[in-house]
Amino acid sequence: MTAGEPAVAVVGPGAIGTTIAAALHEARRTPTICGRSAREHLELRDDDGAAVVVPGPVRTDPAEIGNTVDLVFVAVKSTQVESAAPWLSALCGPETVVCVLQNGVEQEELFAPYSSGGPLLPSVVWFPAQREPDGSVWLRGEARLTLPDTPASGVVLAALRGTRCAVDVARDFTTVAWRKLLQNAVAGLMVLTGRRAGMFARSDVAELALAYLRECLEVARAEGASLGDEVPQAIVDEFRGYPPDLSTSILADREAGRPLEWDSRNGVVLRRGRSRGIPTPISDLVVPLLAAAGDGPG
Ligand SMILES: NC(=O)C1=CN([C@@H]2O[C@H](COP(=O)(O)OP(=O)(O)OC[C@H]3O[C@@H](n4cnc5c(N)ncnc54)[C@H](OP(=O)(O)O)[C@@H]3O)[C@@H](O)[C@H]2O)C=CC1
Ligand SMILES: CC(C)(CO)C(=O)C(=O)O
Repeated sequence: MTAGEPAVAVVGPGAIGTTIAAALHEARRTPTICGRSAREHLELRDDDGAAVVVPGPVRTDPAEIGNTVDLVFVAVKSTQVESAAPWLSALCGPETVVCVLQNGVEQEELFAPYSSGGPLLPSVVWFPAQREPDGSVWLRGEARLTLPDTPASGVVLAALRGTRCAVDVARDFTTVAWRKLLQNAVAGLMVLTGRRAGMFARSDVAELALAYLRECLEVARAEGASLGDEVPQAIVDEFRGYPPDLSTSILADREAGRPLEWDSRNGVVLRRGRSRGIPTPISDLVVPLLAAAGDGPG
């Protein structure tokens, strides 16, 4: 970090956290890295094979954090928020901006119990990144975030200015967040098959995906998202256009036997649909199967 630059920390140095830490490091704004597994450094690779090594070490004990910071990026899974809370207590003062790099539309509710009083910024994370067996992260697209149009977003814009991670702000963040949620919800079908994006080339899967997305769209609109009738087909087309081996973070968790973000990515549609009296027959089938795949028993 250069003098005068804001002090930044990244909590959760996995696929997304490593990408953001690397973007900051390339701009000489190396963050404090806080994780669960001790490591000497992080490594990001992009499609060109170029590697960025972010010096660590990854800190694993919140009690060793001496100072609060100006900005914390939190990139743990929605299932890991409670366990990551001690990092927030250690890193956040009353003015620290916490930017949540997670999928879902409920970041604010999820993090509210752990607030130190500073602004909490949800985000939409657009890029795919995957953890590789050697511990490096493969960034498989252009890094880009969308934030709500609030004063606190300026802190994130400044921290990531001139880096490989583009940031835009949306006046209608609700719409953007639900658009992304629809993409994530349908990606949940990949967990049920154990297959990657190539599976959407099947016409029966594309039809199911379309029907599921139309259901999600109705709930999204009831929640205030201004999304047009064309969105479900556009999302199916996006999945059909991806490299067939492109995965999704929830499938990576399934393959690794880790807990799944089924509630924040799929359960939310069922819950919100029920509370508004909207029938969700596909969610009624998909959500219990994802929940059982993630949480068992059995
Ligand atoms: N990967 C992707 O392409 C995308 C992911 N997202 C979303 O971004 C969020 C992060 O996903 P992703 O980066 O893939 O997840 P990862 O599993 O790759 O990363 C999570 C990181 O958090 C660490 N962690 C777990 N618990 C704690 C804790 N208590 N304290 C500190 N660190 C902890 C994990 O440690 P350990 O190394 O020990 O597991 C891991 O390094 C999710 O909400 C996901 O849905 C959004 C868009 C794309
Ligand atoms: C890859 C992407 C962007 C779409 O599913 C994602 O959000 C994830 O993997 O969680």
